[in-house]
Order: sequence, then C-alpha cells, then structure tokens
Amino acid sequence: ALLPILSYPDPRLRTIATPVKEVTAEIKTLITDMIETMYDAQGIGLAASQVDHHIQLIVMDLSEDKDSPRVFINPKVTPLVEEKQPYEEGCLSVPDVYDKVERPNKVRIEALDENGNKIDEEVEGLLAVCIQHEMDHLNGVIFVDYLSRLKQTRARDKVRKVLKIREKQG
Ligand SMILES: O=C(O)C[C@@H](Cc1ccccc1)C(=O)SCC(=O)c1ccccc1
Ligand SMILES: [Zn+2]
Repeated sequence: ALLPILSYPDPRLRTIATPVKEVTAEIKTLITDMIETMYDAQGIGLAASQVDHHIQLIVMDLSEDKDSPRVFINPKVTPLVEEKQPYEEGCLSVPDVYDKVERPNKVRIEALDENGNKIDEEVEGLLAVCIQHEMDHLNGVIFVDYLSRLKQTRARDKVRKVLKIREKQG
C-alpha cells in the first residue's frame, strides 16, 4: 500500500528512530509498502521516518529498471575518506527543492538485510551520498538543515506551494 510521506517542516521528521529488535511480519509489510511508496514518488531512497515509522529502516533502489530494491536495517555508516564532495540532493519530504550538500563520497555500510543477514559494504558515489541522506532522516536531520537560513525559508515556501497544488489536483 502507498504510505503518506511527511513533508518538511513537519516536526515528526525530527524524531530519532529506534533500533529494530526483530524483523516481524509487520516490518516486512512496512518494507514492501515503503518500496512501493518510494517508486511511486520517483525516489531512489526512503527512510521509515519519512512515513512516520520511527524505526531504523531504509529502502533504496538506484537501478535503472527500478527492480532491485535494497533494505538496510539498523544501519551504521562510517566515512572512509576525509574530504567532502558536493552533490545536488533532493528529498521526497522537501518536494521540488534541490541543492548542493557536501558529504564524504566513500563510506562503509554495516546493517542487516530484510532476512536478518549481515551487510558490510564499502560504497561510493550516489549510493554513498544517498545512504548518508537516509541515515540523516533516521537521526531527525533533513538535507535543508545544511543550507543557509534564506534557502531554508525558500524551501518551506516552496513545499507549501507544492502541497497546495497537489491538494487541488486531488
Ligand atoms: O528523501 C529521500 O530520502 C529520497 C531522496 C534520496 C536522495 C536522492 C539524491 C541525493 C540524496 C538523497 C530522493 O530520492 S530525491 C529524488 C531523486 O530521485 C534524486 C534527486 C537528486 C539526485 C538523484 C536522484
Ligand atoms: Zn530525504
């Protein structure tokens, strides 16, 4: 089922996600719904925080055909390089706002997958950028937090406008 995505500056987006103790049937359903919601919203990632479930769960799919979703449970991300690179980021919770954010572009991801198997990978490029962006969501951080006050105000106005238009479209 499609899940509603919280929009900036909804305070619920600031909730700190708690670790997943056991991958229950409910969590497996949530994973399926998050993947469906991510594809419907044309995103390449989605954190459970964005659909108002405050557990440490991320889904991502960077594939061309949108047919290879990845699941990260209780993820831990460790930068592998000091230097940061700018990347034009977007966010499904801040629609139609894109801006450069500097992040290390090579990180180590340690997590569990949907079957409870260990993931331990070194990734770089967009995958590294996206997993850090999703990790931020689990810690109540939104990419606009890294931008200037002026850009944050513009982002709030933009989201308000986009939500009004979507309401009219029904
Ligand atoms: O809000 C989210 O977490 C999803 C977000 C993930 C993300 C994309 C790009 C850079 C950082 C994080 C999105 O999927 S935004 C929409 C999108 O598909 C996209 C936007 C910019 C570059 C590449 C993809
Ligand atoms: Zn986001």
